Amino acid sequence: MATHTGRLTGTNAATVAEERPAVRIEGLVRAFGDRRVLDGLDLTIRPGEFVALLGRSGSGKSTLLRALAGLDHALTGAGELSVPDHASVVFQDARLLPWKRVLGNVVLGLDGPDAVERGTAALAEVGLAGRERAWPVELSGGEQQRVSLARSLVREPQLLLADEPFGALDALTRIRMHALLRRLCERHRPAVLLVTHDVDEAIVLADRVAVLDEGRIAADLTVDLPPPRHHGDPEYTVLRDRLLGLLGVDQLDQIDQPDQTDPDETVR
Ligand SMILES: Nc1ncnc2c1ncn2[C@@H]1O[C@H](COP(=O)(O)OP(=O)(O)OP(=O)(O)O)[C@@H](O)[C@H]1O
Repeated sequence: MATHTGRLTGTNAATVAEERPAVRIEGLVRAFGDRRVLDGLDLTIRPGEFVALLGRSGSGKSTLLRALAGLDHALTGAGELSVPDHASVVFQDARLLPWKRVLGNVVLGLDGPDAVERGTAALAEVGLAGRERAWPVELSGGEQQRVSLARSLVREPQLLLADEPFGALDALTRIRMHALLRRLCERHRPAVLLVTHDVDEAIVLADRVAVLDEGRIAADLTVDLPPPRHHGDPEYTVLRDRLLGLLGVDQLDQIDQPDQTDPDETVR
């Protein structure tokens, strides 16, 4: 098989996007010095498919996302990378321009006479109708992240890349944001790659959960659970335990737990 060097290929024609995967990665290598963080990684995401990416800290999740977003300007390793022309990125921090009002942030760089109308509609979609003229500093963390989602979705991306977008939010806000993201994705149908540390977030949101380990996708599991997905469902628990196992959490548990076969160690 021929390999290309960090090649980015556009697939902007809608008809082509229907037939081809939205994202295709083959044999991707990214090294920092001697260390191959991505080591022959393969991954495919279909149009409209939601893939969550789990992996231990330092396994290369953000490195992969940056490569897909075109933010890795030093990407020179082997491999093939094909992404749509219209991709959008959401980070853990909303990265709003503090000197621009909320609507100004959403429509920044948008062309066309209807930009303000589209931006206003996008803000309404994320539950921020009426806050167009607020300054970013006047918004809560969750509200700022809603603006960041509106800024992405108003561009109707074929691919939405999200790097722990809810990692800095409190648990209740995160649950609300999960519901919002699901609604938005059902409506706009971008392909999604969500990097997260949160196994539950991955199961609740994704069609597939991929686990990155040793520079490759070590597991790629389809989440075939009907909504609402919740802990009470035995299949949910099975999948959760399996993912935690792949992330090495079961091994940690064994270290933390006393050895029940040793009477001296047994907790009474
Ligand atoms: N620009 C860089 N220069 C050198 N090493 C880097 C660079 N960027 C990332 N790395 C290294 O690559 C490895 C993977 O980093 P990356 O941020 O992709 O991991 P991650 O899976 O996203 O981690 P976390 O879950 O902790 O955010 C780490 O060991 C990191 O130190």
